[in-house]
Amino acid sequence: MSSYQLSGYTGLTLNQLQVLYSKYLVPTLKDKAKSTTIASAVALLLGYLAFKKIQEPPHEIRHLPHISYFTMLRSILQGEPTSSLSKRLVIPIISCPENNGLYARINGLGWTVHVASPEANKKMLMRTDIFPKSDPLPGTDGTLASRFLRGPNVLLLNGASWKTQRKLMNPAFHQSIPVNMFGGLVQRLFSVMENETGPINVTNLMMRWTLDVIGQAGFDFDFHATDEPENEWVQVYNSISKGMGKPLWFFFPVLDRKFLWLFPERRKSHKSLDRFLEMLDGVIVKKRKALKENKRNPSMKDNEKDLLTLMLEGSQTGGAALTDRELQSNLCIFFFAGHDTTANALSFIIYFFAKYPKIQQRAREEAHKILGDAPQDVIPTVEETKDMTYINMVIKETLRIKGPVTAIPARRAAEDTELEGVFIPKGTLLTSDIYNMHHNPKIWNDPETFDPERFKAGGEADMLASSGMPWMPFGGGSRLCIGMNFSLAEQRVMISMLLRKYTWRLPEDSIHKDELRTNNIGIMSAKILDIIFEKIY
Ligand code: HEM
Repeated sequence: MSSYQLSGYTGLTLNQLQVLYSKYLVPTLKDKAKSTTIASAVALLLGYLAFKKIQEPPHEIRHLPHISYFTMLRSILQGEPTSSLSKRLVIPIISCPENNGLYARINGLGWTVHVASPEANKKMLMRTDIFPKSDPLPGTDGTLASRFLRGPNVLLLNGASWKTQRKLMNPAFHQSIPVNMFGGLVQRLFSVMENETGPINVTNLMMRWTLDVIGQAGFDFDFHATDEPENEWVQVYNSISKGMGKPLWFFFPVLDRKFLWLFPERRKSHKSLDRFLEMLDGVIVKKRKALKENKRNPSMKDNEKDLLTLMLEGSQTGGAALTDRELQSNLCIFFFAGHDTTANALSFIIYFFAKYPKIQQRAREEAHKILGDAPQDVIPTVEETKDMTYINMVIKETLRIKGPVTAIPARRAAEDTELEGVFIPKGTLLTSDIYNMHHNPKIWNDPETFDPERFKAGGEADMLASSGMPWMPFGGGSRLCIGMNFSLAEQRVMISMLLRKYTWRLPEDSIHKDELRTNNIGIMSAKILDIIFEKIY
């Protein structure tokens, strides 16, 4: 607090004001009563200045419309859903005729400029030199989240080291569309669903299913989370993932480093992470050895190989290579970036199909047309997933209206610059506000309506594309999500197979009857989404 610059109000720092007050003012007051009155007045003034200082953005970005600190704080403490915050506070700002899609609000890292304009997002995401990524967890070395996320990986690096890694990984992600693996895991899911009676908690089931997918696709490891949710490795992973999501440790990182002895549960999470990292090390060493000894499976198609194998094979032919530490850190990132995101996207699609039975039926007809309507499971080929035009439109509209990533990790302006004619001083934190751009009535017609037709060829989305980046659930520019095609294929396989096997609906007493209710810290997820499934075959 004492280091706050109050130059916007007084030109003095709080420290200087305190020194003036205690050194010069108080000693001159002989009368005690007078002294108390003035002391109270000065204390009040200091309090007011400090309050104003927190309440408003720093003066460098005070020219932007903003949501005040305490309004945001109240919203966070009340657990206000993203959709409500958007309708209540953000859309009224950015839908004003004179607003250009930029506003400021407080985030985990501090005051941040939210960019909700297609043009400004395009500029920001294309100019990675001016808008590099900012460290999302400064000063948190040794904490659980930092140990898991803050290694030398493609999500967090900047500049030349990021470019080198991305170049090494692009071919692996380009090749990896393991439809047979996805399909085999959907069949595993079906056998679990067979044994369920009554509504199924889809939020939980999708989290388990995508964990199996990322384990197998990432490094050929089977968690068996779908069919054995209590098994050892699922517990290990859940202990890390749940541990990272708890806000207490984010706000008080020192507890996570120096006071672990007070928290047995937290110590367990750290031990789980030790085991998980050791397991990854072991897998990397084994894979390298197998590759050296040329122990390949000749019948395995390239698109079905796991990402670790593809990255190692790529480095054998391409010269540069990732170190073991870089591979380990990136595998962690594939879990972080690719697990909850796709799980929640799938839950949301299943919800919208349940809410709109006609859309569900039309999508099923497309699945029948492409995969046939014989009463048996059919795993689509890569080509067949590309023919799923209508299913793809539903996936895209779901990602518009409820994209799991509501805002990208923060950038920090490396120099004085501008966006949409608005001055952005060096050092400013910025983010692409995906959710609010997708819900801005100045950009999308009737944005609260779920309408896959927006994404038909030549439809609204195509018309908007020339304006910059109006639809960006996977980010954009050179840092576009590297797992986008992987995730879209994963969704198409799962959804087309599910549509052929089941019809589904919301229970009468569903908490989501009127509107999808979501949790709002981090990745957006549905609150327990129970769905009633009925078998077709
Ligand atoms: C519905 C699913 C997904 C969504 C909505 C999503 C969203 C995003 C977004 C918005 C970004 C951009 C972040 C930024 O600009 O800072 C991103 C980056 C990234 N995503 Fe995804 N993602 C999904 C699935 C996946 C999957 C399945 C993987 C991996 C298997 C993955 C791996 C990554 C990585 C490594 C990056 C960093 C890329 C870079 O900075 O070069 N994502 N994702």
